[in-house]
This record gives sequence, structure tokens and C-alpha cells, in this order.
Amino acid sequence: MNAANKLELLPAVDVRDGQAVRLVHGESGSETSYGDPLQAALAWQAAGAEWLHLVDLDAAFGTGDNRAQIAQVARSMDIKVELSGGIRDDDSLAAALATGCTRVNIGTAALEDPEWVAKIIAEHGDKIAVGLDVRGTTLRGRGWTRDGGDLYETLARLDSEGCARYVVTDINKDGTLQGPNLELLKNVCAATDRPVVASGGVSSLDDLRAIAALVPEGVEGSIVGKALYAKAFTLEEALAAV
Ligand SMILES: O=C(O)c1ccccc1NCC(=O)[C@H](O)[C@H](O)COP(=O)(O)O
Repeated sequence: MNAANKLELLPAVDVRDGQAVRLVHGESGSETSYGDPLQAALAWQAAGAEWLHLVDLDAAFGTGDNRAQIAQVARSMDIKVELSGGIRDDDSLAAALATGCTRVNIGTAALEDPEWVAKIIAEHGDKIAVGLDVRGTTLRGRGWTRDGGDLYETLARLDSEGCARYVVTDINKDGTLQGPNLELLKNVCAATDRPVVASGGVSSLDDLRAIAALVPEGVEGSIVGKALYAKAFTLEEALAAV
């Protein structure tokens, strides 16, 4: 639980082909474009965000990367940055950490390269979060395109290796504005004592209040993407609501 016992909000900037975009179900090709990622990130910062969730979607999908641009955005922020997408080896991890980000979110590698992930958890501790991206209870990797094992088995392994935090996404909810999967969040919180960051599906201030009600169970924060871009509410309203 964070010190203030308050839900942290992480507005998302997902970058594809140099543009801030939103996807539906994380599917490549479902993009809606929202312009310059730096302008989007600066807007969330100006609105009072304490965190930015910054994703290199090309790196996640294996369709190239936006590494230089992502680094420029991360370095331009005065707030904390969580960097995600395609961090799978020493080179991509070093590039991510060199941006000065607060932490990185590891997805595919946690499923496909458990030894490397155990090593970087031991080396970097709190700077490493693991993204648990699920359909049902099956994890998905490679930009959410491939099955990667059972959620709870993987969670138990990562817990035993000292993983500091999990970013939990229900892919079926992501980018849909259909509300978060509160059941999934509760179940993950019951299975681990590590903090959980919720991701996917937030559509309203009531959704954020419902996630905030899970702070005592272990939810630390919530990523918000599409709802902000679709202007369902403002970030200022969201920060005031939780
Ligand atoms: O985070 C990743 O690495 C990633 C990889 C492949 C597809 C999508 C990915 N992230 C998406 C996000 O982090 C979204 O920004 C987040 O879940 C917000 O969802 P929503 O509020 O439903 O727009």
C-alpha cells in the first residue's frame, strides 16, 4: 500500500510509429491516433499527473521501435515514468533505464526468459515491475499475441524471485471503455502480497473509485488510457475522485 493510502493514477502514452495511439484489446491495426506523444505526456504532467505510463508498442509487437522518441519523452518529464514495451534483454533494459525512468515493466521476457528476469529482479529490485497481461487466466506475450502460461503459476514463481510489483491487464477490457476487471484484480491481490497496478478498461470516475476501493487489498495504482483521450473525464477530475 502506498504511504498516502491513495490510488496512484498513471495516464498512458502508447507510441506506435511515432504517434500517441490507443488500441482496442491491444490489437495491432486497431489504432486511433492522438498526435505527438511528447505533447500528450506534457499535457498529463501539466494536469497534475505524478506518473506517466509510457509504452513503445512497436517494440512490444516486434515491428521496430520508437526508442529515441521514448527516451526524449521520458527525459522531458519531471514526474515518475513507468516504461513498457519490448524490454526483453540486457540491451533494451539498459536503454530503458538510461532514460532515467522510475521503473520498467517487463512482459514477454517474464514468460519466455525466466532466468534473465530473475537476474534483473535481483539486480534492480524495485525498478522492475512485471506486466501480467491476461485473457481469462492465461498470460499473453509478444505484444499480447502469444499464450505464455498460467497467471497464478507465473505469479508464484515471480513472487518467490522477489518481484516487487505487478501491472495487471485484462486484455479483453483494454482500450474498450467497458470498465476494469475488478474480480481479476481482487484475485491477483489475494494471491500475492506485492502491490498491483490495474490496467485496462477504465471508462468513468466510478470505475476509478471502484479500483480505489481495492487499495486496502493491495491495488496501488491504475493506468488510464482511452478514457482520458476520449475525454470521458479529465485527469484533474480523476485525481480529485480518488
Ligand atoms: O504495455 C505494453 O507493453 C503493451 C503491449 C502490447 C499492447 C498494449 C500494451 N499496453 C497497453 C497499455 O498499457 C494501455 O495503455 C493500458 O492498458 C490502458 O488501457 P485503457 O485505459 O483501456 O486504454
